[in-house]
Amino acid sequence: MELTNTSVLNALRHVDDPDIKKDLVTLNMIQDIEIEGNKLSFTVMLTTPACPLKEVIKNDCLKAIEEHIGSDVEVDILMSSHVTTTRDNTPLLPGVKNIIAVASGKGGVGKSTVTANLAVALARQGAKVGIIDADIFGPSMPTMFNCEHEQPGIRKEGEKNLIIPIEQYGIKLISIGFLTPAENAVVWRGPMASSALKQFIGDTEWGELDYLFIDLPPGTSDIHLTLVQTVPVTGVVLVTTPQKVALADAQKGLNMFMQQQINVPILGVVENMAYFTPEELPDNKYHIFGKDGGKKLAQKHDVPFLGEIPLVQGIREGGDIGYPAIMQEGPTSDAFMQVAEATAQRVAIRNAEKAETKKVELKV
Ligand SMILES: Nc1ncnc2c1ncn2[C@@H]1O[C@H](COP(=O)(O)OP(=O)(O)OP(=O)(O)O)[C@@H](O)[C@H]1O
Repeated sequence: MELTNTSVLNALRHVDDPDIKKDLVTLNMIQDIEIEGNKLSFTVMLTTPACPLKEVIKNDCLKAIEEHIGSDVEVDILMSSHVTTTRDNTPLLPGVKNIIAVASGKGGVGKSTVTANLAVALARQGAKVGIIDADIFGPSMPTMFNCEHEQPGIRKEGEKNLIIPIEQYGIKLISIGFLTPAENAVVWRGPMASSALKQFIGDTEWGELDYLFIDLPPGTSDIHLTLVQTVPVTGVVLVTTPQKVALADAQKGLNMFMQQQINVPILGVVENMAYFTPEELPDNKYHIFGKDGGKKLAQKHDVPFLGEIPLVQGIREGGDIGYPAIMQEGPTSDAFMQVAEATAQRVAIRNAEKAETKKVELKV
């Protein structure tokens, strides 16, 4: 078959995006086709830089060109990405493509640890990422990002004072912990906490972001309601540990977001502290909190399971010194990277399949 733009597109119509289950040409993912003699180059525009199926898609493209055009074509494929969004013309957070709430039922299950590591993982893959630490009961992001003593700047824009987020490890970050010493955080209950969250959303200079994570307080609270009433949330990541008492609370968290009046898509469940593993013996796994609790919870509610993170001393140490574990190579960072990729993949699928989430209008 002759090598032309049309024959290339026809060949690539045989390659499906394995998640969205439509072909790459229909999805407008093939760009910049260039042909010179028997040399062909083109770009595949993925829906996230953290696409776990990058290699599968690339190989499928190579196979399709060989099968439908010929084996003598020299093919050079550039894998690039453009993160998708369903958000459109919203006055709040106009440059933010996806808002991901991270929730848990119980406290202390590692919600902030997972948020910090997922955010850094996606930034390392090339995404633009921010975090709002809305955990008023225990704002831990300043510690986890080693910026406890930093103060966000303020920029005047007309009548408005805009907060400038702190930047650390490529992440834009704002926390209730920057506004009040951690030991006073408990006074930020109720309306004050809600108005602080609104300020973080409405009066902060976020610029362009692919993913903005919101680290919520544990359980279900006014802050959760404020969030879903203020902006359309793309989806929720629910973090749980595998034991029965944590799962019972996690279920309440899921129910809150899934109930009809709120109806925020669940991107999936992360099982943290899934098993203990000594760093020097990574093949030894001890299921001290039980096995597969998070996976079973996801199955029961028919929501995706995003993966498991082991209980490892280095994760706690990384949190305490403000150097997220994902930044050190090894099985722990691989586990976080897999969960980050699964989350980004779920965002892309959600954006392909569902319309923008509706902001919640609750009548009281
Ligand atoms: N997989 C893990 N392995 C080892 N330690 C962990 C792991 N996940 C979290 N931790 C540690 O457990 C503690 C609690 O974690 P974290 O603050 O992330 O929980 P949380 O659910 O956000 O808590 P909160 O209820 O305050 O919101 C921290 O010291 C953290 O470093």
